[in-house]
Amino acid sequence: MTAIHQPHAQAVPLTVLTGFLGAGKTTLLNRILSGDHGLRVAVLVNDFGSINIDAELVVGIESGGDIINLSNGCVCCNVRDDLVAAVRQVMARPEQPEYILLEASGVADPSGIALTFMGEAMPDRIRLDSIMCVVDAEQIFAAPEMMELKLRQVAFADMLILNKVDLVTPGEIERIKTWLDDRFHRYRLVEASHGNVPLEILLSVGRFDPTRLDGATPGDQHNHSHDCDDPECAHHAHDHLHDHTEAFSTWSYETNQPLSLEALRETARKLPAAIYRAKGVIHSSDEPTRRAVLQVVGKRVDLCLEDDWGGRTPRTQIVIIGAAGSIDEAILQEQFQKVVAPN
Ligand SMILES: Nc1nc2c(ncn2[C@@H]2O[C@H](COP(=O)(O)OP(=O)(O)OP(=O)(O)O)[C@@H](O)[C@H]2O)c(=O)[nH]1
Repeated sequence: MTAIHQPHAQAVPLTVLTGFLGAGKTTLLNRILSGDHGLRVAVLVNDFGSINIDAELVVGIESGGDIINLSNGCVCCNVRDDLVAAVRQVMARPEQPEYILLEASGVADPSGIALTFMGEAMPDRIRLDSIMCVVDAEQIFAAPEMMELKLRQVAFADMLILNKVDLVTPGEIERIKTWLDDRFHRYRLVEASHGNVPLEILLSVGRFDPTRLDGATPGDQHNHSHDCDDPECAHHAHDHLHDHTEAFSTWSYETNQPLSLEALRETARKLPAAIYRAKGVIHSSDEPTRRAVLQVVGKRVDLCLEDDWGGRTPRTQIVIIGAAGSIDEAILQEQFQKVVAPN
């Protein structure tokens, strides 16, 4: 049985949103934040890439809430300390949050996050309420080389949100459920489109089940080698992939020069299959006063115009995440440079 760090009776609940790259975590987060919950919410967003695009895409936080960016790594392992520091930081605020939402990176293994919240370093006024895994109904079987991670994201979740059901047929939904039934004995699942899930089944549900951490099968763990210097490794439930982020490569592109949206769309369509995700805010020549947002999930490309830049200097920032070794920086740099609109 996993040792449990006992939270304070009046502890602030925290929900973790997990799920593979592009599944719809930020969309769900925005749904929650725009919902009628009346809570002062602190938001922690973790992007694996060096630029936190998610922080740009999260809707305005109402009633004195706050957003903290954790970029350039994954909160389940290599930026774990930053996660602890961020939670301490929000808890030290004079106006403490009434709820905390953590959007993990799409490459995160939730078991590492859960262990962090159960560790001594975490303030005892935090209570892990639940881990929600967003599953992309359209892409669940894509990138089979990432299936082990996707399965771990499901296995350690207290509830699954089968998102993007608008993109698949009822038959495909049944196939996914049958596939899950074959692999998991018990799981809760709710179907959703654009993260449209009732708040009451997401917040303050008290579903976090630490016994899931004991259920990890030895087959899906990495080789826990002697040179591991992570003090957490003494923990018997610590069997998530160390440095699993090494399975991914990331690259980012930034420019102040305006881009042609059509050329960008074409370039995004032609990205190699081993690139799982691209996203960014775009300064375009088509509509220089408005932000465009680029979203690429697998082969699906979405490019739309959003709000005005406001007081900010228009600037393009794009992050790309793919399988390790799939990113040829020189080629990508050349391709994206061609997207710069002619003067
Ligand atoms: N058609 C459809 N598109 C969706 C749905 N949910 C999200 N999307 C789109 O999917 C893309 C990725 O959504 P995000 O919410 O950014 O996904 P994410 O899981 O936060 O992505 P990462 O943080 O990069 O892992 C965006 O273009 C969303 O608009 C859905 O239910 N249906």
